[in-house]
Amino acid sequence: MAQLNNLGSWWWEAMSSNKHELTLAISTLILTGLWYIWKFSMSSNGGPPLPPGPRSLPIVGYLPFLGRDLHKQFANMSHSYGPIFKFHIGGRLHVVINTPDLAKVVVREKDEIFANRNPSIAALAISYGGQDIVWSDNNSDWRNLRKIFVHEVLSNKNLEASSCFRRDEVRKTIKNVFSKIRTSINISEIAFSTEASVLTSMVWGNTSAQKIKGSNFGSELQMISSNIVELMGQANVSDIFPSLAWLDLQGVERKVKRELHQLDQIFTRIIDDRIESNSKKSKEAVGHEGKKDLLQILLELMDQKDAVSINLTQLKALIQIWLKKLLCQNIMVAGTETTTTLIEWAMAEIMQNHNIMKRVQEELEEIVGLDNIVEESHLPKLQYLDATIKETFRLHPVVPLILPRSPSQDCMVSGYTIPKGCTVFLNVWAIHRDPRYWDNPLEFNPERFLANKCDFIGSNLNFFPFGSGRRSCPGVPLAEKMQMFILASLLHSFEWKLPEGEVHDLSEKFGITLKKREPLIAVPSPRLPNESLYM
Ligand code: HEM
Repeated sequence: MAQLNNLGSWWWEAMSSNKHELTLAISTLILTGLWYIWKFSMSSNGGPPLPPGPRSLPIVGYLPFLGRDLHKQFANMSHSYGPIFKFHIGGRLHVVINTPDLAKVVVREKDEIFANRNPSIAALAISYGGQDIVWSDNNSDWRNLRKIFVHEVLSNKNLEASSCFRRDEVRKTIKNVFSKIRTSINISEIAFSTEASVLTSMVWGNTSAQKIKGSNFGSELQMISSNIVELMGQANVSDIFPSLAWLDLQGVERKVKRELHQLDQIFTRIIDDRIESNSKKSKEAVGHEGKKDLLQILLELMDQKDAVSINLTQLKALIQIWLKKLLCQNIMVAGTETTTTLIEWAMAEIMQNHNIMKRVQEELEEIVGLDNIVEESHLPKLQYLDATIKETFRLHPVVPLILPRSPSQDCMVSGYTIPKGCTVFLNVWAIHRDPRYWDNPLEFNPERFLANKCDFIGSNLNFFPFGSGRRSCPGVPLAEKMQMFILASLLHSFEWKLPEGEVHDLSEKFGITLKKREPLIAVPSPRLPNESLYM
């Protein structure tokens, strides 16, 4: 998906801005095109066919026909070509799957085969050559990283022990909103800074997090994160015609590396500081409080393995590599952009539907009370809010085409050949709006999730906003807590209105994440009778 966004105009823009390289680029393209034509004519002899799909032009394939909103276009194409179809871009084969039954084949029955990603050039650049959890192939490094992430960083014990970080940050946000009462507030900005502060504390511990926050960290990180996500969603000629990648015609790779360098500088500063400020001290703190930040977890793992045989410089280098691999996208970028996007959509839908707002607030009054503040212990009892969040995920899946999967060998789906190395998209946006699986699918109706207890791990493939199978999102337990906690606190403490003269707008902006096209700006007024509850 990353390489397919906004395809309509990019090609000519890229060419006209780089005239010197145009001749070279076109000759390389023609040769590549001829090679692919030859390759496909050889491979189409015998064996089950490829899935159906539209006719393509020579060399560029289906590229000139792809529009801006690929999730919608793919849903429409499935009406003509069926639940599984293919198209070519340049010489590359893409397959799109649009029904739960076929998604099940990919993420359950053939999960092991479909566990590679096929990262774009931008994704490769941000993940140190595809070495992080998100973009790595299904190999032993990926398994190790994912194991640390799931069993250590996001273990029940660690999540439980870090609840104080979440409470502190959510309280600070409520206080901050209270200080701006009756003024216009950008919902995405407050959600982002809360989420980023929680993740920072979980990763670096409270002490380092305090230092970083003092240095404008939140806004710096939000800027870098959204630049990265934007660049990853941008169409890149280098992805479509790999033989042109060395020219980096649009400069996408260069720009991603620039962002990565900035992230690197921030992380290097903090990691150096933490390692040198005596790891022993934090070990004692761990003993007292039972909570570990990511650095502590890694230091202990190193201790158990090979720390005996390495010196401080080597230890530092090792930890830097691990931290950066884990951090760059996997915690800070993957964790912040996604949760923030969901919170913004949920607030927009709730504000547009007065009855839903009323029911959410009645539930909060009953479970929390107006003379109290929301605590994490209240969250499991907020069933209507939970249903509202699920309904938001259904209509506005944050990652509309999941992340691309790629088979590690030729295989069959629904009687069609899916060749090794092609890119497979699961159109969760289309499945979540398909009238065959959902009554009145375009209506925002949380009630449907009160009756139908869908979970977030994709047990039922009519609803899988976090993916499913071995590459599914490992951040679910943290995302669930954070999105509930932030939304419950904002809706319990304040009434929300649009600024005077503004109208509700739910238009989408397609990319690797499906954002609101226009940011949600809202005006809060206090709901709680006792002002001290805001302090
Ligand atoms: C609203 C919140 C979130 C949504 C909608 C979301 C969605 C997704 C999706 C769709 C995938 C791909 C799944 C697949 O291929 O089957 C994914 C992967 C991933 N997510 Fe999330 N995510 C969210 C929050 C988080 C958080 C909070 C973290 C970390 C703290 C996180 C870390 C990751 C990582 C590391 C992967 C890659 C997993 C792998 O490839 O093995 N996500 N996420």
